[in-house]
Amino acid sequence: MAASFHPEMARQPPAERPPTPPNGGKYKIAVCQVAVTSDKGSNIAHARSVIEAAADKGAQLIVLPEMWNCPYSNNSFPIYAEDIDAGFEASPSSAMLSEVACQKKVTIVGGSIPERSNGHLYNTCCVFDKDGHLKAKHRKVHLFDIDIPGKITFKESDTLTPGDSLTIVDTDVGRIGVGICYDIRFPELAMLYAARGVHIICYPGAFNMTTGPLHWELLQKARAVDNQIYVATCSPARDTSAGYIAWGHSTVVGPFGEIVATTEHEETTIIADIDYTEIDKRRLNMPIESQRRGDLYSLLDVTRHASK
Ligand SMILES: O=C(O)CCC(=O)C(=O)O
Repeated sequence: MAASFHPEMARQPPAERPPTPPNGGKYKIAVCQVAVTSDKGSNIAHARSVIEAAADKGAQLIVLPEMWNCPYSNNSFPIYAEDIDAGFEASPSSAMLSEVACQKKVTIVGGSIPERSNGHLYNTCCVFDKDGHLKAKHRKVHLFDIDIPGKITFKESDTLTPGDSLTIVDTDVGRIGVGICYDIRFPELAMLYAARGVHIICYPGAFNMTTGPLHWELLQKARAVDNQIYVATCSPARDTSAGYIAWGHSTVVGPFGEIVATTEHEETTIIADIDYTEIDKRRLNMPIESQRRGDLYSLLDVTRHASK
């Protein structure tokens, strides 16, 4: 779903209310902090077994990390890229996710993989419903181009093209908004998702050893508490021999900014209960949405200043 941000969207109820989620809005989410190697075939097989195990433990919504089928590097992206639109034969990673979603009857926010499309590469997250249908594809909108001298320099735009649309998808486990890693730094995206009735934003991500300790949890809590929604992040497990060392610490945050579940940096799957009635409760307790002073400020002003 392509959408542009306008402050009115943040102040008004969403044009279309999310369908009432089944099962009273109560689900089990699994965040799979998998170890990633340079062997794509084994990454796919491993992710499959981790998803199966999570489903067997009752998870209904399963989230994978950013770039779970390949090392996180500009050299790897073109080599590991798959043409998702060309069908599952051309995309073994998507084929596996579709199959296992259908086999286990779970919704999968499939982390991200490098996608090749029309001569471009994207950092792309596929969402599958419990019948294995590809419901949405989110191409990372904000590319990770940073330079902190002596600490970390990365320029995704050397190989990747940014996506140009936002992703909101209605599933059996509620209305999900998708962002990938650096996308979490842009509050407007989360605010727009919340204004459109999203229950949970899933951010597959791979923060690093410089920004991870300071910003990872802070940003998740900020997105959750500002918007009174659930936020789930999923990182690869840390591999200290990798060129890019992921911070780990995959987490689920609730609509009051509370940590519902989290972990350290090793490979693990966290399984947590989420309950969307908490969203209504928090909004009733603290009705910030209706208390916003749109007469004094708007995000449109912010973006206008930024582009000067
Ligand atoms: O924002 C950060 O500090 C890390 C972002 C990142 O690693 C990514 O977008 O892949």
